[in-house]
Amino acid sequence: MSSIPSLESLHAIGAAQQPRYPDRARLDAAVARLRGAPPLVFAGECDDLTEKLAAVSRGEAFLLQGGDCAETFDGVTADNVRNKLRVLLQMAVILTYAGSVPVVKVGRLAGQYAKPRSSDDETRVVDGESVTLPAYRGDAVNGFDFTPESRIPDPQRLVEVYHASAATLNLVRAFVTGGYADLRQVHTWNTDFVKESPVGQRYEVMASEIDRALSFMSAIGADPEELRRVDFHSSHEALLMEYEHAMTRIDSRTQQPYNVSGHFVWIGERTRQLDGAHVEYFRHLRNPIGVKLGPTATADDALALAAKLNPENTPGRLTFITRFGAEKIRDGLPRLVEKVTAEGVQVAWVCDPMHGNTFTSSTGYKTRRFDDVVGEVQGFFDVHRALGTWPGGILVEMTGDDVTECIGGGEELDEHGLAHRYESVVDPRLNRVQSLELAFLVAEMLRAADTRRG
Ligand SMILES: O=C[C@H](O)[C@H](O)COP(=O)(O)O
Ligand SMILES: C=C(OP(=O)(O)O)C(=O)O
Repeated sequence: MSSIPSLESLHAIGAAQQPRYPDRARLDAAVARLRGAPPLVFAGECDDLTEKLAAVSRGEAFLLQGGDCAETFDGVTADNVRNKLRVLLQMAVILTYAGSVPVVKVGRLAGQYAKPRSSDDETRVVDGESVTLPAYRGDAVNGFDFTPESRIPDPQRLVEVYHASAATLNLVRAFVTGGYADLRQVHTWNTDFVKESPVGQRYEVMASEIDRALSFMSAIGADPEELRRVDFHSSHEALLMEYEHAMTRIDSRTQQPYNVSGHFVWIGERTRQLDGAHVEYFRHLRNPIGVKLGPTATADDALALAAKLNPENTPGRLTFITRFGAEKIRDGLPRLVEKVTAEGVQVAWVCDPMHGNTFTSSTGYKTRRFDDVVGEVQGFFDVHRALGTWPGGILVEMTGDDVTECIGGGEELDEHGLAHRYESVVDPRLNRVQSLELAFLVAEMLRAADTRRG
């Protein structure tokens, strides 16, 4: 397990969902730049997250993982990063306080720039004519603008991903250790449009209770350091072989390979082939890793992936992120969980309630219903409760802004409202109000799950 397969050998296997770069020399130059770039994360931090995810797999903690579907270079601004972090902190407090469970906090950020697509092409009507161009594959690959030039894969973008991720992570680290994430700030995270909403007011009540508890602790002389900062980790789908391979290094402490572009990396639903290049690459890493499992995944697929990716059955090393869709989860998930559990495989189970619930609205927007998102999470909790296993966490696509991308929620956004502020470049995200609403609902589910565990 201590070597990294060569990039050539991975490409020889045939990696799915890779861009076709027209200029090999430019690609080689970008990869060389990345190979010489300092790590974005440290191996010891990855090990720390593995420990935390081991607690999730034992049923002692809950994972909150969230962020944009696709980060963009334009989105690397102080406001954007702070807003996203703020709603994640709010969600984490809701889950911890109302759900009474330790929460492992992981951002889907500082690296989430590459997207697998269903189709290689996109067709639009431009000036009355049908035009087909290569699909947008994330800012890591090509431009979102619908022009032939913009859609050409540009390897220099890989270097830009590195710098954008470094800037984001730097700011996040400053926020989480420099006072912004201090629990005494619990009220100040609840500002602007959210504060007046019903969920914002519910949050205010909870924040006041937390304030009282903090004052009590302070009065009795207890002032733990843990209240002043939070542990926060980064994650992304490790999709592009050139980037991920160049950011894989041998850790000087352990002589083991780590992907140093993010703490947690996952394999997507479209690239989890057992004999594929992604699985081959991931099996060498020592980071905590995830694999998406959609409705076509069989229990034997899950077992074979676990055997290959985590042969030592190390707790916390492997997370299965299921994304069946609200309609299919109650039928599809039990067979996976039953067999994996019966075989003694150590895994954290996490629910992605987004990717099985996407559809195109009558107004032409890619969207999701808030009720389907909640329905899938509820199905996830119900299945685990019935099997006596632990619903270990959620992975959500969300933003800290007031966007209009998912239908429903307390603000009752409908199909016609989507046009108002639809900003995602790929899949629809929960806005801040919807994210907080989801957190309160999941906290209730967690409380019910905990009561049943006794
Ligand atoms: O975010 C996930 C995928 O990249 C996305 O769902 C693919 O979307 P597409 O079906 O529009 O290509
Ligand atoms: C592409 C994604 O999901 P999936 O692989 O489950 O489709 C994603 O999470 O961005």
